[in-house]
Amino acid sequence: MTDNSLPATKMSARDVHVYYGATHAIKGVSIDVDQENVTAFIGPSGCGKSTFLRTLNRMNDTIPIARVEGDITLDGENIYSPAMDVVQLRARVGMVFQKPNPFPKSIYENVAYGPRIHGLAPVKSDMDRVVEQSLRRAGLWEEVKDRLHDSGTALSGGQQQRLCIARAIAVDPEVILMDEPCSALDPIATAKIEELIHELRGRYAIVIVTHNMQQAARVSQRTAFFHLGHLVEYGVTSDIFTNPRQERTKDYITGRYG
Ligand SMILES: Nc1ncnc2c1ncn2[C@@H]1O[C@H](COP(=O)(O)OP(=O)(O)OP(=O)(O)O)[C@@H](O)[C@H]1O
Repeated sequence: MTDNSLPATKMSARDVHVYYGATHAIKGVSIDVDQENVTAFIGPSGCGKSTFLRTLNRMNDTIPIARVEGDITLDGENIYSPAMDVVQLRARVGMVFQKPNPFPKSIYENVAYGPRIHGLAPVKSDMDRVVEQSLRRAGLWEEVKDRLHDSGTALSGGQQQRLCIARAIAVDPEVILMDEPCSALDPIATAKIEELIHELRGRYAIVIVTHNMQQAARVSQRTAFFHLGHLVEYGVTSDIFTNPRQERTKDYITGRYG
């Protein structure tokens, strides 16, 4: 895929609004998320990046006062349709959170949990293969292969985050949403996650929320700049950082506010 050809759209949002009670947190956002590219959401604190990210796999459903309006599709299918199975949706559109949150179970069980509840690997040998493949894809296998039955919570923060990525990968998702996945990690663990994002690009559509503009520039090919609930500008990452069209984007990336 070259940057000149039109990339395939994996998810589309049209005129999305999100309310928390009377707070209007997302105001008419429309965006296409590509299959082939990593998309970064940037913007100052409270601008709605995480809120919008959560609309993409209906995580806002878990917040009682949250209300979502507008259309969001996955491969053309409306994810807010009553016919959509939300458990299935969250397997197809996986999520990795700010703070690594492994289950208090073994490394093996952390990865096996999702495939087991989705009935993806009924035979033990199949499950062993899924666990190994997921840990390999998450760049963790070599570090944990001899201690698969140790607790996931005993790993370092960076390893825990890669375990959470392996857990998301294990159910064979199509999209992976990452909400500031490196904010609790040191620079070396952060570099490993960024490297991993490069390796996973193409296999999964990836959307990452980040506070760190250098990180957005390093890992993404598309960047969306949010401000006060609006999507101000969306485009090729290098253009957003070197030649933004909107004054508000320019002010943000040059550090005038944030
Ligand atoms: N669970 C919630 N209940 C009520 N209001 C919320 C909730 N979550 C977010 N908000 C509000 O919605 C707006 C957008 O918040 P959101 O966390 O999406 O922004 P953000 O850009 O991700 O911020 P940050 O970078 O600080 O994480 C803010 O005004 C916030 O206070």
